[in-house]
Amino acid sequence: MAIELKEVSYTYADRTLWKQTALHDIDLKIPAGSLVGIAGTTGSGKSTLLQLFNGILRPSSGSVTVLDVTLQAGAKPPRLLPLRRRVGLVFQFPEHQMFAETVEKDLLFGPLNFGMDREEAGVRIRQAMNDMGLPEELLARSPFRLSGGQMRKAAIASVLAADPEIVILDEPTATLDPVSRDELVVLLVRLCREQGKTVVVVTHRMDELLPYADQWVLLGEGRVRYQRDAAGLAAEPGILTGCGLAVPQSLLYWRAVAGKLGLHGETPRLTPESLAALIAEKLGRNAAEAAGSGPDAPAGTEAGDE
Ligand SMILES: Nc1ncnc2c1ncn2[C@@H]1O[C@H](COP(=O)(O)OP(=O)(O)OP(=O)(O)O)[C@@H](O)[C@H]1O
Repeated sequence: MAIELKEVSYTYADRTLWKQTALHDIDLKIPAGSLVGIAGTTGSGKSTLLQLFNGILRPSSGSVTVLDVTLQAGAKPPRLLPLRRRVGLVFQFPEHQMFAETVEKDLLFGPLNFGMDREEAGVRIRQAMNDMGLPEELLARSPFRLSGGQMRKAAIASVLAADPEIVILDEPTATLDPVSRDELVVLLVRLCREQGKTVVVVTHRMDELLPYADQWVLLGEGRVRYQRDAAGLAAEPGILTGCGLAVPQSLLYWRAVAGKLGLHGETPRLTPESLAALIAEKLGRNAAEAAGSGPDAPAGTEAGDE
């Protein structure tokens, strides 16, 4: 497992006696090399959960194991720097992440801090800028003079530059234009499928990731309410509405087509192309069957026999 939580609760406490338990009794396993989406209504605990995954927060009770490091409530914490190198977290608000005078210094900070030499770090930050579709000229600019979308892309690039094994992103497509959103999803799928990284994404836009995510973790009021793949969500869309979430359009289309064609047990086709291909295939087959030459046609009937 890349990430495993056992009976984890997390309570925020400040100097007044005010306390807020954001997560309750979480049991969760995220397999290495998987692409996992996390969804839930506002305040359900998504960002808190992500911060437990790289040790920014430590559990108030229970244990969090990430790769080979365990954070146990009440126990002496292990050294976290090696874990931070292996687990990259892109924050919900990029302005909380960027801090240096220039984009270049910001992007170099992680790789150099984690022990990469300057030359390799220079190559990696340029590769990460390129992966995020950002021109190199922006390296000289202050991160706070970038547009909202550019700043978010730079924040993602700064995490990718350190080449983490686990990439965690909190609402990464917010403030991106539609083309950049699609490009980012393609990049995340590539990181997972081609480079074997574990990718965990909190998103309000389930449709973007639905065709690619291996699992969805649905949070409600600080608890894991359900963990399902797309087929599980297609079979029981009511669990989404029960968690206060809209049923993604692609699932609605799939259910409508599957209902008409009697395909409820099949793997959902969640991209327009795969759904169109399936409809074309079924229509072709049905047309052939109607003409009497389909695979189930009774013996002796030929196309055109009436
Ligand atoms: N620093 C903090 N101090 C106290 N309470 C906090 C703090 N951060 C979050 N909370 C509380 O913890 C709960 C979960 O918050 P969290 O930000 O994890 O939810 P979320 O699902 O990410 O929400 P959103 O979708 O709005 O980002 C909320 O009730 C929130 O008010």
